[in-house]
Amino acid sequence: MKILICGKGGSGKSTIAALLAKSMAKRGYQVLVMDSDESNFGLHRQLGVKLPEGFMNYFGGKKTMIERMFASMQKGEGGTVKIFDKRWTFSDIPEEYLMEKNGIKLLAIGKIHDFREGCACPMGALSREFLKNLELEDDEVVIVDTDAGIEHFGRGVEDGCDLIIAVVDPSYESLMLSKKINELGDSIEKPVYFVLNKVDNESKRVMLASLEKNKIAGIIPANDEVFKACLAGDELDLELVEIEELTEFLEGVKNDIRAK
Ligand SMILES: Nc1ncnc2c1ncn2[C@@H]1O[C@H](COP(=O)(O)OP(=O)(O)OP(=O)(O)O)[C@@H](O)[C@H]1O
Repeated sequence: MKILICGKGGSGKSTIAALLAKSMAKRGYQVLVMDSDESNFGLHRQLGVKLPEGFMNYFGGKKTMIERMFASMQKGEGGTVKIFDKRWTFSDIPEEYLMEKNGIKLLAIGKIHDFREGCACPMGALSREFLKNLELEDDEVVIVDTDAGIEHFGRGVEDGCDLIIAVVDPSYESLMLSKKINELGDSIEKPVYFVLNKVDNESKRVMLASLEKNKIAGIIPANDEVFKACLAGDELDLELVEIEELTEFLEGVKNDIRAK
């Protein structure tokens, strides 16, 4: 199953991705976390590993990809670039682009490192094509951490995923964005679920009143240990009952998808 995690900036996408990856790995899944957020440098720390070399470099780097995209536009092919010649499995991913710990592999598409190095469109194209081309065994899970907002929908990254999780924090902007994500998910026939994050009782009540109940996959409270670990840049080495409940919910969704 390929799970894409999105939401407003700072809502907790990387935190939920890391905690979910750890929970799924403990249950015996082979987990690949795909970091497609070109501007957040926290996810690898939350997983307790170093940032791997950007996968974009395997395909010649960002500059090469931009040139190929321009060439395709000039030929009237809409900027689409054929990146993969065959279907890939986990074992096709070159090891030098992975960091691994406790059954979790981290793949980073690439980061913005330098002033004026160009836009993140090639990262979006590679993320989209990689997800579409990747074939999974039943015990394999991909968790995609995306950049803030909905630009990745514009780049079609969701095309290759099985379900979308919108992380919603207690703010009006986040609630509004989650509705837009829901609409976008509907338009491409991908199931969208909400994970309410950083909530207390009062914010939970307000948020539940404005979201579709049957789409709530999990409710994660504001947690002091999570906050402190994130602030220190430490690994998120803690088990939360609410994350276990989220994992169980997603296992149910996985079984439903498989049964179809
Ligand atoms: N459940 C939680 N309890 C307490 N603090 C949290 C929780 N989830 C996230 N945070 C806090 O929110 C901050 C932002 O989280 P995170 O980096 O996961 O968000 P993000 O949506 O991935 O951010 P970005 O949009 O920059 O990629 C964390 O550094 C942490 O301080």
